[in-house]
Amino acid sequence: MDAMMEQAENDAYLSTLNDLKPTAPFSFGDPGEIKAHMESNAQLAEYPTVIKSNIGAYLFGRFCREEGPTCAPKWMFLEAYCKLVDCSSLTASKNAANTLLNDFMDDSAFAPPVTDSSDTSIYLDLGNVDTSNMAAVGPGLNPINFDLESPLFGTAQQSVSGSKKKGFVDKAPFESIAKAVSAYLFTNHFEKFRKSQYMAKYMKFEHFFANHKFGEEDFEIFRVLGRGGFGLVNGCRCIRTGKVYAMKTMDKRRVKMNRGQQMCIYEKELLECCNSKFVLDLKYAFVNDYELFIIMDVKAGGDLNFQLQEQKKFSVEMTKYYLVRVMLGLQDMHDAGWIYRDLKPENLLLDTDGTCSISDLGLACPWEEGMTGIAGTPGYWPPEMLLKKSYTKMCDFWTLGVVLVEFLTGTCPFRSKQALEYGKSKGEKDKLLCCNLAVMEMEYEFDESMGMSEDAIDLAKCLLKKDPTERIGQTGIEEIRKHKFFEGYNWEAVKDGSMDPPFVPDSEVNAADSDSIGKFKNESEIQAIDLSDKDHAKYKKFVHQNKKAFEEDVVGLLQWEQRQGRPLTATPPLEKSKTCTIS
Ligand SMILES: Nc1ncnc2c1ncn2[C@@H]1O[C@H](COP(=O)(O)OP(=O)(O)OP(=O)(O)O)[C@@H](O)[C@H]1O
Repeated sequence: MDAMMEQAENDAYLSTLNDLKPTAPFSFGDPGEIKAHMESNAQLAEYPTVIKSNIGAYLFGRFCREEGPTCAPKWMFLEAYCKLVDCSSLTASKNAANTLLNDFMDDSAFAPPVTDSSDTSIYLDLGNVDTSNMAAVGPGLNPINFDLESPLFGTAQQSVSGSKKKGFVDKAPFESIAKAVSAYLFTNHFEKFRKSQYMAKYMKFEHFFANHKFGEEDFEIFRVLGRGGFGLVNGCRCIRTGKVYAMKTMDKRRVKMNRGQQMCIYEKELLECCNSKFVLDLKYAFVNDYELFIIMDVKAGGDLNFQLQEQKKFSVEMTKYYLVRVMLGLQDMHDAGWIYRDLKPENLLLDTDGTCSISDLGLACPWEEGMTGIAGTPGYWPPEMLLKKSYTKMCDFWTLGVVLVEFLTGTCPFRSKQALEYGKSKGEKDKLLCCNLAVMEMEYEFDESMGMSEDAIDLAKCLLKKDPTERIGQTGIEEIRKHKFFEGYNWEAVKDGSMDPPFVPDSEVNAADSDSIGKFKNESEIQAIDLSDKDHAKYKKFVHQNKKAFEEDVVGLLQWEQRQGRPLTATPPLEKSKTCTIS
């Protein structure tokens, strides 16, 4: 491809990454059908369902803000409370709880109420909280306007102010207030919302998602980002929401030729069920006559192999950060009953913010007692696999050791000069067999010139134990976490995302150019392969539509439209697509 074309493709991809650019409107279908859909799924229009849905909550929130001061702060309080509930670390909880205190319950909130109402009929008990003692007070005392002397509020107030003195407040004291605030919003404002354009919009999206089968035509394709065993990975954009994703395309004939059907099915299944912040998330999956498609988050920072080549080796700080994220991802997979089997820098993808995620689950599979068979990449295979013994999740901890050494030294220990020389000294000539022999027999020697600390070397040795029953991690990542190498490390901050990644990649394409990614060599051989009905039937369940992802994208779109000053009911004038399609 000529340089100008390449540049045009890169520009189109980068500018789309940084801004939403929907290029097709939502076609919502017949209002009668939408109404019928909502009537036959009555729970969709009920308050708890509406506020649990991302789109519903967003639209109800916008409605509440428009309703003015009796309503808006209450909804904002609930939003802030939900943030507190979502926190997964102590530090994040502290910050969220203090935001609640400072923004909604400042000192004036602890003053006595001006008026006292005994009208309790307006409250509904949505959860298991008894709201019968709650009563509304006049506005102006505290932003959420509740009776500060009622026993319910009083208890919460006491524990809130008690823990405030200690410097930390958790979510428990706020829970009862939140439920009562929610009940208040339902009783006083939901009926009006139901009749508003906001509800109409919510219903349209509900109906759209339930009836739309996502396929290739929903996405525009950008430049190629990488090449996998069965096809290319491209940047793509969902035409209606403008959200950018990565599209992995796998040619069914290439898959058949390489007997990879089960691998592709497993990859989709694990992506679907793993639900880990540290593993790529599946957004959509679909098939056509010749291809399988996986739509996932785009990770535009390049893979860690690419970065390792650029930087030669990683700092201790970077190594710890990446390893911790990998371990948390592995734990989520292991907990779901799967083993990964293909840990290597190339499969760890960086996002533009510097976080990394585990990708390429093509070799992952559900673990079974007595499992054997080689899967993975030369140099990363654990000894038990090469020795044809049965293996367990401990094989992933072997590769964790390999990756630890590779990050800190820049070289994969069993693809190194040391490994090759070991193989040669045993009379082996073939490079791959030399590496395999080193994995099975050689005690890797760490010397000072490698620049690894004593703790790092010790952890590597514990992970690279040839006998998997002696390897660190028997009881899970907790055991590895306690190793001296991680002493004092803030795992919680990595978990909840409050730690700043130690390295942020350039905001460039961070992928090789299209020519280097290259084309498949045996194209004519592939074209000659026939696909039978049985072959197609294997992919009957290769379908996935991630509702949460759809809802997040729609909320992103609605926020974007609002920023552009477009009213909720308007059909946005869409940008003409400037997409480059890969031929
Ligand atoms: N979500 C993504 N965002 C950005 N780039 C990606 C993404 N997924 C994959 N890539 C790029 O595409 C390449 C191939 O993808 P992947 O490793 O998933 O394919 P594969 O067929 O499983 O490959 P392999 O043959 O190495 O097992 C990756 O090395 C990476 O460079």
